[in-house]
Amino acid sequence: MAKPIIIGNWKMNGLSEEADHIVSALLAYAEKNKNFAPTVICPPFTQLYHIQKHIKNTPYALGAQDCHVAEKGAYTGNISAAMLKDVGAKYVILGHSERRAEYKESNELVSQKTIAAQNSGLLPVVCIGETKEERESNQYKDVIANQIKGSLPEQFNGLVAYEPVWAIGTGASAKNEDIAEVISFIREKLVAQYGENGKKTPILYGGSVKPNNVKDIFAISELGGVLVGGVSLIPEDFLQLVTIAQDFV
Ligand SMILES: O=C(CO)COP(=O)(O)O
Repeated sequence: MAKPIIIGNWKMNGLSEEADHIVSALLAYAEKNKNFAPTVICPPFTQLYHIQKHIKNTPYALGAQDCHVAEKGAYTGNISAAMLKDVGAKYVILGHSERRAEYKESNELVSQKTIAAQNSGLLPVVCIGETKEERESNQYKDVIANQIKGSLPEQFNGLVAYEPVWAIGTGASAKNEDIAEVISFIREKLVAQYGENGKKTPILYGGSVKPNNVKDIFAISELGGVLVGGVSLIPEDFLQLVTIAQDFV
């Protein structure tokens, strides 16, 4: 396996001053450490262009947090995958549980966005994961199976992020055995859906990942990396994750 990938999802955070502070710390790290684990930052749309100018030709890659299904047109307030590609993004997070909840994004819509992202040359990071109620009523495998079937298009070239909703932003990540169980379940489903290609899709975990739990999380079999929220805004902590990822191959 390759080194785990670390993707920082800033969510709706990062005014200019904060963004500059984080990016300066990342750049200082990259000056001292060459060839570290793949690291992606996904700031809000408003910072993409500015940040790309700073991280160009560094080991960091840029990602966005959503895109529209259409390439362009009369969609006031929206951003297309082509626009993200145009400002230098390589990745786009799609179907995050916060969007699924707030905007009622369906699996079908997430699948269409995934196709749009792929058509524009972006790597989609498709988020799936069950709610607390779905876990407690033991429905989580059905929910995850449905999300995989419905949110991933017929041809899929991207990453899958397992983010149990109940572990996001709570400070308490899921237990390692629970993560491990779901990661191998997702792998089974991907292989059933895509054959050989399904073996290659990186599967990430997200939900209260921190410097003090990431080592155990990286050790989970088949885990391709982590999707990090809160800690991605604290450069010292985020960079600790990057350093710890170095030890894994
Ligand atoms: O939602 C997440 C990343 O997309 C996880 O957020 P936290 O790391 O803050 O729990």
